[in-house]
Amino acid sequence: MDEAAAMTEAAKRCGEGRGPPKAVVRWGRRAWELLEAVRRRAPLVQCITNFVSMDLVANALLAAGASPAMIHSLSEIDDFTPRADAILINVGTLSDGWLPSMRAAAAAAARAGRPWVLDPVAVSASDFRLEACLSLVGLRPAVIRGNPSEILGLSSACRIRDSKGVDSSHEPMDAVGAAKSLAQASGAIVAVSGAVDVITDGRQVVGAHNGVAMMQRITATGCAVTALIAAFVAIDPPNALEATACALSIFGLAAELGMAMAKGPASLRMHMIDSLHGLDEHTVASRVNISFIA
Ligand SMILES: Nc1ncnc2c1ncn2[C@@H]1O[C@H](COP(=O)(O)OP(=O)(O)O)[C@@H](O)[C@H]1O
Ligand SMILES: Cc1ncsc1CCOP(=O)(O)O
Ligand SMILES: [Mg+2]
Repeated sequence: MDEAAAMTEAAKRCGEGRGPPKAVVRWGRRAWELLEAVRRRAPLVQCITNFVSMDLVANALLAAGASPAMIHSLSEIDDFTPRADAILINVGTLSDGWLPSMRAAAAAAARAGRPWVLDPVAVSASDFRLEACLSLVGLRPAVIRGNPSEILGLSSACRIRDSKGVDSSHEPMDAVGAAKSLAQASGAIVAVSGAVDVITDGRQVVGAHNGVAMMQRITATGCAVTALIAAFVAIDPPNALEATACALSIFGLAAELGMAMAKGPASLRMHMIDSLHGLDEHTVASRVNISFIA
């Protein structure tokens, strides 16, 4: 659905009185405004993230124009976290030693009025991981982004049996209800990634339609897009729903452009970073594909 159709759809829904009026968002223009601001302001994003993802997370943030810092020591949280513009907490390679830092960073972010985002990687893998993620949700992330199985597990606060490690065994539309409940309970914007990313504040539901399936064959693409969400939310914290949807679409658009040059997942990883770095206003404004779903 192109932008004009999306706006017509949103306006029609308002006219039909289906729920409270939804903002009519010019998504392509909004996405460009946010990306341009990230390039101009270079938000400092503290990344407490897993070992697997550190390279792609840092390089995706740099390609978008943000400034990553992989600082996770408990001894540095009080000095550093208040200086960050946003904080990423990703539990991919969680261990006893890292959890105090994560909790301290989330609390320091709240005290400093900085947005922080949570990536609950493989939340159903263990009771330890589930309990850690639930305690982090209690520290009020601005955004939670996970794959459908992760959001289903976190929202239900129980380990879903058919979860498969870090990969999802469900589709985004399986997790829309769970995402809305989690958003209502936590106060966070919740994003469920997949073929169509679903983003909700617990009331409105937005779909981000950009991306290519091969992104799932590259490890840490989910981690990287959660970091990009942090950078975009740092630009406009009060409008975290829009910032989250735009970050997801921009990342997916970079992969669409990269796919045209790639021969497989390794070269897609390279080309999507280059494409993210080179995005221009016309491409973003014309190809970002976001719409209200409900
Ligand atoms: N089938 C798909 N088509 C297009 N984009 C996809 C698809 N699956 C995942 N993505 C994109 O790949 C990235 C990683 O998503 P996902 O694999 O769901 O997360 P995770 O890596 O945390 O499991 C996201 O930006 C998402 O939008
Ligand atoms: C494979 C793996 N194991 C622990 S973290 C990680 C990377 C997960 O990255 P993503 O959630 O983006 O696929
Ligand atoms: Mg993930």
